[in-house]
Amino acid sequence: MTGRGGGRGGRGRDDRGRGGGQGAGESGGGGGDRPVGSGRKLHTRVKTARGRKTSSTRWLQRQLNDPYVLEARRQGFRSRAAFKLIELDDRFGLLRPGLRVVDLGAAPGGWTQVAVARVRAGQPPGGGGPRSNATGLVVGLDILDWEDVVGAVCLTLDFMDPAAPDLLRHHCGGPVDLVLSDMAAPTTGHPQTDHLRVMALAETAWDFAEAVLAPGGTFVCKVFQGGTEGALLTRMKQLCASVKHAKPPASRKDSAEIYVVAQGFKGRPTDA
Ligand SMILES: C[S@@+](CC[C@H](N)C(=O)[O-])C[C@H]1O[C@@H](n2cnc3c(N)ncnc32)[C@H](O)[C@@H]1O
Repeated sequence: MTGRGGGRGGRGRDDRGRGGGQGAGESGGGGGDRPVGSGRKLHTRVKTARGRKTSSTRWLQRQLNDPYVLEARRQGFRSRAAFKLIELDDRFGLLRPGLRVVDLGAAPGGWTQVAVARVRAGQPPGGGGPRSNATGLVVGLDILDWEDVVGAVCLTLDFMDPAAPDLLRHHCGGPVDLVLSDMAAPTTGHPQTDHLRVMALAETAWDFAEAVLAPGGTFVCKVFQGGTEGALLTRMKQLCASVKHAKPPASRKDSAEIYVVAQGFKGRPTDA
């Protein structure tokens, strides 16, 4: 396990604004002035190369023609996934300056970039009213080694490790307002197995959220089509004012992923 990153102090670079600004291109759009993919489309065909598998050629072709990939590069986001959080935030109002956020399954860091910019993590108090001045906190975690996002605390750790929740809580230093989980285990091609794996991650993420969320807090988690099920959904509905499922436009239509958004956390019954 490694714990790195800028934490609340940040590290020099000004990431203010809605975008990421840490990769190629400029930040500042956070979704841009126009919907992604509304511009002129030029289709790029990839010639099959010797030694390249058909599946790799298909993947490359899809990447080269995906407006979200192009826009992520233009705005300096590390992943097209950044737009899923932007779209969820624009619909559900998840992020604002001063909030404390945990981002599970954060690599390569697109969601972390969006969260840092929108909660103003690691930034000194700026101009504007007291709310827009506030400095937030973002703690991101992934099992993979990933490059620091300036302004965030970036951890490399298996979330399923029994030590992970306590370590995260230590870095948060208190209750958090928003727990995000975009965690996904590598797919096996066997739908039932993939579903079970993603649901195991979702259940563990929810257990963590129950323990750390402040009253009024929000939990956002990737699940698979069919949604959050059975006991987990019942528990969320008991403990949150509103539980909805959403598939943001940036989520590929052929992907089974959707997101559960549970808002208005009421606290655990024993807390009352
Ligand atoms: C779809 S990606 C996340 C993309 C990210 N939200 C972004 O915007 O760049 C899913 C991530 O979940 C991570 N993951 C899967 N299982 C995990 C675990 N047990 N602990 C921590 N991270 C995990 C994977 O390593 C992967 O980076």
